[in-house]
Amino acid sequence: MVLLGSTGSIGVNTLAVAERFNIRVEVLVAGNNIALLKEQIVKFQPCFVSVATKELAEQIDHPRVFWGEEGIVKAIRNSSSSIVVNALVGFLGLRPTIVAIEEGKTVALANKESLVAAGAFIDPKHLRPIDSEHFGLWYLLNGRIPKKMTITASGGAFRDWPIEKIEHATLENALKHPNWSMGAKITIDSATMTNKLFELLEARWLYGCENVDAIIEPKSVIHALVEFADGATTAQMAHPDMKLPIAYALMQEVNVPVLEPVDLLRVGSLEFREIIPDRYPIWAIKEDLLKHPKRGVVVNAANEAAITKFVEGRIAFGDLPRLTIAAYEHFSGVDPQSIDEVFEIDREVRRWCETR
Ligand SMILES: NC(=O)C1=CN([C@@H]2O[C@H](COP(=O)(O)OP(=O)(O)OC[C@H]3O[C@@H](n4cnc5c(N)ncnc54)[C@H](OP(=O)(O)O)[C@@H]3O)[C@@H](O)[C@H]2O)C=CC1
Ligand SMILES: CC(=O)[C@@H](O)[C@H](O)COP(=O)(O)O
Ligand SMILES: [Mn+2]
Repeated sequence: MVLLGSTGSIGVNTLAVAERFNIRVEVLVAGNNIALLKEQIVKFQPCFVSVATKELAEQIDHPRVFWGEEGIVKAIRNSSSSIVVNALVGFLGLRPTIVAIEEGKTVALANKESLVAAGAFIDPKHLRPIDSEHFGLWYLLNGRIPKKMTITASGGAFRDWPIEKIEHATLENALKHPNWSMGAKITIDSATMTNKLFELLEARWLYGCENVDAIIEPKSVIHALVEFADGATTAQMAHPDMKLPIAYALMQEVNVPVLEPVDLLRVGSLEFREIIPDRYPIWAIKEDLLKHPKRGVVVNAANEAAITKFVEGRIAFGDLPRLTIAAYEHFSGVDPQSIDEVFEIDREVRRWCETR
């Protein structure tokens, strides 16, 4: 396989699955974590490597090291593997998804921003979902037509905070996810509930079903539910661990234990809560966004720009949804007709957010 984002949370889990099932790793792509990448190179002996910059590439002792966005593209084009695991974070992951599909490869997709920004231009038949809820939906659907799909949210770092305190929550507060250990960006998206908004779009593009919604299940034991026309609802349950979705994305069929089964007596009770805009202001645009899913490119770009400002201490936590919603309203006429237009709109929205 080709692994993009090998040093991140999904990347490290993917390598654990590769090691357990003896899957060959042909390409390792990382950003700045050179120390970890060096260890991975020694262990997995990839044919090609790529890192964020030329300076970092010079620190790697390997005969075929590329760098930058072009380096990622070169590594994919040079590879002979049929599967590309895209575990890059953010809009950076979109071009590799497109290139991998152009090269006839299957994309095991963790990088949800690819679908949020450009789902209209990506044929899902080339994709296998790694995102836990979408893996759960796939597991439940099994080729059947759903009446309604529901995904669950943990509620994020501030689900039990007094609402008035959330406005000035710190980065450190936002990074305390209640159930999952993940990269910083998705953990912040979970705290604002933007992650779930993204996942509704992701579900819509992957499965073509417009009847999608989300509810809070604070234990993250149920990941997805599917309601069928006959009135039955099925639920996918598993401990919160990405190795199961990754193993399926890599192998399609898994008949050996990957996780401990869920012991319902130990789970004890399950609780469900509604996602309310008072606590999660981004939820106010959910209905409109689902009616206009191609505007995901605006929400994604504005959200990334806002997160950068928040991480750099230039805006408060409460400004994250405020800036994203302001951009969504400002760019309400957006309707990209091609993937090139998606890239142009992304740039324009980021420029606009920078002036705010
Ligand atoms: N973590 C999870 O459990 C889940 C994640 N996802 C999605 O999967 C994707 C990855 O998430 P996660 O693993 O948590 O994120 P991380 O931040 O942990 O990892 C991101 C990876 O991308 C690499 N990267 C960042 N910038 C560059 C660059 N310029 N060039 C090359 N590589 C780069 C990082 O390299 P380095 O660290 O070396 O700088 C790292 O390997 C996201 O889209 C997320 O939404 C979806 C569901 C669950
Ligand atoms: C593991 C995974 O798939 C994440 O997307 C997770 O769902 C994030 O947690 P939240 O449910 O808090 O958004
Ligand atoms: Mn998810």
